[in-house]
Amino acid sequence: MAGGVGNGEEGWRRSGIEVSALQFGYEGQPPVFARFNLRIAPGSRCLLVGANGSGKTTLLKILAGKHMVGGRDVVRVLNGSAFHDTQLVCNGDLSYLGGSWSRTIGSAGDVPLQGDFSAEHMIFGDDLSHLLHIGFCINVAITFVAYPNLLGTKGYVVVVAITFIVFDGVDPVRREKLIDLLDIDLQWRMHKVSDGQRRRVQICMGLLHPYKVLLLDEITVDLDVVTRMDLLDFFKEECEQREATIVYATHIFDGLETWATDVAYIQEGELRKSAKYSDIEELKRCQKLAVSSGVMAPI
Ligand SMILES: Nc1ncnc2c1ncn2[C@@H]1O[C@H](COP(=O)(O)OP(=O)(O)OP(=O)(O)O)[C@@H](O)[C@H]1O
Repeated sequence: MAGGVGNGEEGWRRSGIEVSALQFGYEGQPPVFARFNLRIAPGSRCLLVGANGSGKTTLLKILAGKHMVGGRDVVRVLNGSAFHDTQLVCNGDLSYLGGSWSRTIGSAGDVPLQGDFSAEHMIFGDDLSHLLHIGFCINVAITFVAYPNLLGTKGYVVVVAITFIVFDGVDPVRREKLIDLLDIDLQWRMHKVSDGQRRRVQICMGLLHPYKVLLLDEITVDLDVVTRMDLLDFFKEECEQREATIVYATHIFDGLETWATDVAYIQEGELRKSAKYSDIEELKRCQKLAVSSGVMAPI
């Protein structure tokens, strides 16, 4: 799936996804992938399709660095090794959103999220960072009142924005946009919300950092139609504006007719077909295969 949005071979290597001769199997099980190859160009929105058990989740987890495979060159993401270069995940460049309600916490890995937390706590973090934000804003406000000409209005806004970002690494404008987009009530208690509401908080947390590669495993399945479409629009905007790359495994194709740029069809651990949405003939062949094997409705 080479090609894509404004990328030469060099740019592609820097920010795309490349899987070369991947071999992987779960302990004591036959291999899921025997010699699997895949290339996804930066800026792509790639649909990953295939029957139950074909290896989609396994592949996304491998791309997310959750399984160790071969050497450093087997799975390259953003010019790094997905498994070995842990900073890819830690700095938010590589984000994986899967089925389980968990949070990746440094070297502790995926920690299940349970207990009586508020949505606000999940999204904003602990009270201390909240208090630091408030304290800093009061300080800046006092400075602004005492020395109104020191920074000017624009300078004031810039300082507040930068400080928010430096304090917890999250852009407050992006966070507000996501809370609004996903229609999240910050007072929700996470042990008392519906599956769809819990999923919205999970998605919000996973998108707080402006990822470069986003791996989505059936995450829109619990969402109502309006939220799902809003989210798909948001993803499209992110790919077009920032050249982010999205790989989205799903069995639900409603509304994806014009969304995807690429489709990759996996069958029994092999890439049977891949096509660009602009390559109509190849795409039709790819879809035909997926439709004929019952994993995909005609799109
Ligand atoms: N933790 C595990 N241990 C052992 N085998 C596993 C494990 N997870 C998945 N498998 C096996 O690996 C194969 C691929 O599973 P995977 O979950 O990647 O498929 P999938 O395409 O995501 O399926 P679905 O569409 O149902 O989500 C299956 O045969 C499955 O039984």
